Amino acid sequence: MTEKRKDYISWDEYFMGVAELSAMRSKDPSTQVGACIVSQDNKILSMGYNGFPKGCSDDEFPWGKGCEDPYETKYFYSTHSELNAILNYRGGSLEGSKLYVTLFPCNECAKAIIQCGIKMIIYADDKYGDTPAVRASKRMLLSAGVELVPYKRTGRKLEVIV
Ligand SMILES: Nc1ccn([C@H]2C[C@H](O)[C@@H](COP(=O)(O)O)O2)c(=O)n1
Ligand SMILES: [Zn+2]
Repeated sequence: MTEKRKDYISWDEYFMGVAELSAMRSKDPSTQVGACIVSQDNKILSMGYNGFPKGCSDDEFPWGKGCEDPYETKYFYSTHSELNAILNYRGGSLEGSKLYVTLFPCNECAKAIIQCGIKMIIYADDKYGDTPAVRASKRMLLSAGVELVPYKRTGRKLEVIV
């Protein structure tokens, strides 16, 4: 009997891979973030990446971060990948779902994550973990009973030729 392939990717590699691929759509020159929301039975429900809202041109709004005037920085305009993934969802409810994200969510996204019923966050990076925004995020998420799981990279290189 012919046996099944053995080197297929795991569920975690699959969903984090989709989040990484989504991040590649971001136009942010410094940090690209991707998110993938998955049901309890491992169906992909939604995806997102950081960028400006519909109608706000990638070529006209500012991508800078160092400018003294916040009006001229990206922070006032970019929607985070996690919020985009939540807002992109066209089904009924996200209650009980899992979020795969390439960077730990901020406090604003944490509020949306809690309120839409996501119960587990699998995150690949936490480079802003010491900032008040991420500390506040963790405070809220833990208080709301959301499970926080650091993603363990397997080191497998996934190559896609498009
Ligand atoms: N969990 C996160 C954290 C950040 N983002 C977005 C917001 C910005 O577009 C960018 C961060 O830029 P930086 O301050 O590193 O230049 O990443 C996100 O979507 N999700
Ligand atoms: Zn955020």
